[in-house]
Amino acid sequence: MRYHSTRGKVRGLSFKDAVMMGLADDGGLLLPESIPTLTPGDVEALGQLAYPELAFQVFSRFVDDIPAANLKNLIERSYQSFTHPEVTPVVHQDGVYILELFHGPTLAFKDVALQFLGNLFEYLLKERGEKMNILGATSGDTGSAAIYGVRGKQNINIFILHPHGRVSPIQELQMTTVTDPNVFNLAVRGTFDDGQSIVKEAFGDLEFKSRYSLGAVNSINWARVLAQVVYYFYAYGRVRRETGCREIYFSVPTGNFGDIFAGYIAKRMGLPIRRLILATNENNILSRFVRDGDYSVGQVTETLSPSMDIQVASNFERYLFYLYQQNPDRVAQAMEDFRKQGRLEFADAERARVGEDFLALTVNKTQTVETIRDFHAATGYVLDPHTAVGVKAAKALAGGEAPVVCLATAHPAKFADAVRQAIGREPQRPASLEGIEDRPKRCEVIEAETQAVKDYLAQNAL
Ligand SMILES: Cc1ncc(COP(=O)(O)O)c(C=O)c1O
Ligand SMILES: N[C@@H](CCOP(=O)(O)O)C(=O)O
Repeated sequence: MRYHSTRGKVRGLSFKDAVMMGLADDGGLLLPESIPTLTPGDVEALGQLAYPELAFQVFSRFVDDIPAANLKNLIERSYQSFTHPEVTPVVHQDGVYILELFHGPTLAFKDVALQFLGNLFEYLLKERGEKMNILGATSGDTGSAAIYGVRGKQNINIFILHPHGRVSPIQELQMTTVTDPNVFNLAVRGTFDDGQSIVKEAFGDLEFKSRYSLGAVNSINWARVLAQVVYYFYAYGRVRRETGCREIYFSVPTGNFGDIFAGYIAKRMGLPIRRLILATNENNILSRFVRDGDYSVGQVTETLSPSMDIQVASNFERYLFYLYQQNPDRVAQAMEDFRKQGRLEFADAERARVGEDFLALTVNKTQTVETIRDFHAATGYVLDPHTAVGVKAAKALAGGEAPVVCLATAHPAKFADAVRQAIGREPQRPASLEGIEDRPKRCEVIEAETQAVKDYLAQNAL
C-alpha cells in the first residue's frame, strides 16, 4: 500500500514513511492511494473477532511494510493498557447502542489510536536509529492521550499546545501532572484552532521540520485515523450478533472530523453504514455544511463539550479529496480559497453526495444538559457531554430501520461540571483520577505565535 497527499505533490510513500512524515510536505494530508474493499463475507468474519485480532486484520490491509509478527505485537501491547477486557465494549441503553471508547489510560477515545501510535513511533525510531520531537495541539483529550502514549519513552520528546483556560480542570491535570522529563505542556493564549494552525505552520517549515525531526500525533497522522477505523467494524459485529441487522447508523460527536472520517473510511471499505450522523455543539461549521452546504468559518464558542470547540476541522480536507472525485488540484485550490475567504461553496451534485453519507445536527448547551439528565433518569447511565451531543443527534435523526451506535468518546468524570449541572452530582471517578489534584504539575503559558512555539521547541528539543 502506498500513500499520497490530498494536494498531490507527495506520492508513493510507504506506511512507515507516511507515519513519520505526519503532515504531508506539500501541506496536505496523507491518504492511502486506494481503499481496500471487503466483501460482505469478510465484514461478517471480522465482526466475530476479538479486538486485537480485528485490529490486526484491518491494519494489515493498509500496512505492508511491518512484519506481521511485529505488527501483532505492537497491537497487543497497545490494548493491554485498557481496563476493559473487550477494549471498546458496546452496551445497549435506552434504545441506542453506546460504543464505550473511554477505557484507556486517559479515559477518552484518543487512547485507542495513541497507545498504538506511541508504541509504533518507538518501534520505528529504534529501527531507524532516529529521535523525534512530537509537536501536537489539543482541545483537551489528544494531549493527555499522546503524552501517556510516549511518556518516558527513549528518543522522543513531546510538546503539546492546549488552549489556556479552555479545557476542563481534569483534562488540564491529566496533561500537566505528567512531569516526565520528555513531556512539555504549553498553555497557549488562544483557541484550539490557533494551536492547530501553529502546528501546521511549524510542519510547513520543512527546514525546521527536518532539523528537529518533528512527529505528529494529531489526526494529521494517518495512523491515528487508521486505528480509529477498527472500532466501527467491532461495534457493527457486536450489534449484528445481537440484532441480526444488515445496516447500521453511527452517531459521532465531531470537532476535528477525524473520528467520523474513520467511519467514512470504514463505509468505503464496505461496512454497511446507512448514514454517519455528524453531531456538533454550537461550533457547527460541519453540521451547517452537511445540512445546508454552508461551510463558512465562525468564531470559536465555549461550550459544555470543550474538546469539540473547533471551527477549522483538519480532516475535512481528506473528505474533500473524495468529494472532489480525488482531484488533488481542486483540493489545493479549495484550501487556498478557504484560507483567504473563510468559506467554500458546493455544487448541488456535491451536496447530494454528502447527503448519501451523512446526516447532521447542532446540539446546544441546554440540549446537552437535558440529554445527560433524561438519559440518566431513564437508565442510570451517565453520559459525558460530548457523547450526549451524539446521543441527542442519534435520537433526532436515526430512522427505525437500522440500529444506531453512539460513539461514547470520553468518560463523564473528565467533565464533572457539565454532569453536575445535569444530574445534580458529579460522576464517579475512575481510580486513575484519584488524588490527581495533589500531584506535582509542570506547564508553561505561551503566546499564540508560531515563532514563540518554535523557539521553545528548539530550546528543549532532543
Ligand atoms: C471527547 C471528544 N469527543 C469528540 C471529539 C471530536 O472528535 P474529532 O475531533 O475526531 O471530530 C473530541 C476531539 O477530538 C473529543 O475529545
Ligand atoms: N478534540 C481533539 C482535537 C484534536 O483532534 P485530533 O483528533 O486531530 O488530535 C483533542 O482532544 O485534542
